[in-house]
Amino acid sequence: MFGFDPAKRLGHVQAPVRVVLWDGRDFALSDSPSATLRVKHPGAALALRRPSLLSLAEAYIEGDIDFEGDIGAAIRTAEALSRSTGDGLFGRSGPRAALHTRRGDRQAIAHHYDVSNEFYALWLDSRMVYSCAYFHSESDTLAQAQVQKLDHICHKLRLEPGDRFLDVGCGWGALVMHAARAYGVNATGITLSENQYRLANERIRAAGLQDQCRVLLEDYRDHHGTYDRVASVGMFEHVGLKNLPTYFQCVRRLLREGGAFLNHGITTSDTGNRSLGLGAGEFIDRHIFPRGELPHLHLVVKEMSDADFEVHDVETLRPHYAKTLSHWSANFEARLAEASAASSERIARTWRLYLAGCAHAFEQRWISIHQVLATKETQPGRSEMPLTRDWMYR
Ligand SMILES: C[S@@+](CC[C@H](N)C(=O)[O-])C[C@H]1O[C@@H](n2cnc3c(N)ncnc32)[C@H](O)[C@@H]1O
Repeated sequence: MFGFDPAKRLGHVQAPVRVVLWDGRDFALSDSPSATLRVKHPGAALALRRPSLLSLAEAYIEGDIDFEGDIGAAIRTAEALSRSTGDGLFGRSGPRAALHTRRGDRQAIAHHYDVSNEFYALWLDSRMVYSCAYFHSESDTLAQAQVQKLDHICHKLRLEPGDRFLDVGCGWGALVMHAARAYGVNATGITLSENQYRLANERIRAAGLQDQCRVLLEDYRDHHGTYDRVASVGMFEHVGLKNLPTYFQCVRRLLREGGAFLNHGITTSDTGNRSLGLGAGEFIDRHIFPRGELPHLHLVVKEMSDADFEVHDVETLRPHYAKTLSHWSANFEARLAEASAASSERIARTWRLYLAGCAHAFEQRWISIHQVLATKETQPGRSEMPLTRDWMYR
């Protein structure tokens, strides 16, 4: 059928799985497979004709193929199959650089974040921090590592009681609440997600922090105010390459002279800023983060410098995000049935691939993550930054 025999196609691929076809044919792609990939009907074999991370993911999401066993093995298999086509890790064309309107961005955010709060609570830590954690040791729990990340950001920004602090893209409010409670700042967060906005404000009220802390439903382009310190954590991936100048100028406008800004976000390892190839970029764009785009670190530093920030410090957190995602993926695997009930089977299948796939992408160094610390200087001479970085690690 279809003039294509999957057994022949797969014959040359090395991967940690056993493939079982609809007609009972069964073959292992390595000596000790740790997962089973089931191709459920002849039509499903089409996903294997010219396999990519997108075609395989969509066949799994639609239930045309299935697997049993270790999700990591399934992801490694999907990569091996996609690479067997000879395609490269990054697309041939340049960066996508989509237009990012306020309306389009709001819809994209709703697609991802408004699945349901119960769904995210199943696999995030109890504060619902949805960004890379900071592990001091291999055995730290996810919850510990998330608080350590919040503190790492607050230390880098040298938060002081009474500081006016803004968190751009504040999620469910963990950082604004922590900064208000532990550092005594007056904290404002903005998000585009209605679900996050509602739950964050409920949590602020329940903690009695409403005089010190607020979360607004607002686009970063529409926010006004003057702040001593600004953080943006896991948000600028949504901004788009074309909009990076606007984004950094908006943040600069919100800072007082001498104020500090920490931008924490995912970067690509491709210096040409191209989207991921092998179908990975298309999978993320179509099913996970519509219109998300990743710059290389050099572009982040360039755009921040063009917006007249003085960049002081860059830290790579890539191993921390691989570990964070492994925790999220393990939590998700353990609560798959509940995740399906809190969303739909289709969404649960999609997120399952996304979490394990992103852990793999960070592990493999396809993507990375950087914290970039900068200040707004308008005069020549010394900034408010200490001479050494000792303060960061006290
Ligand atoms: C990955 S979440 C990170 C949340 C939070 N910073 C954390 O670490 O848990 C990205 C956040 O960016 C927000 N966001 C994305 N685009 C935005 C925009 N144009 N204006 C304001 N917030 C935005 C989303 O609503 C979401 O809260």
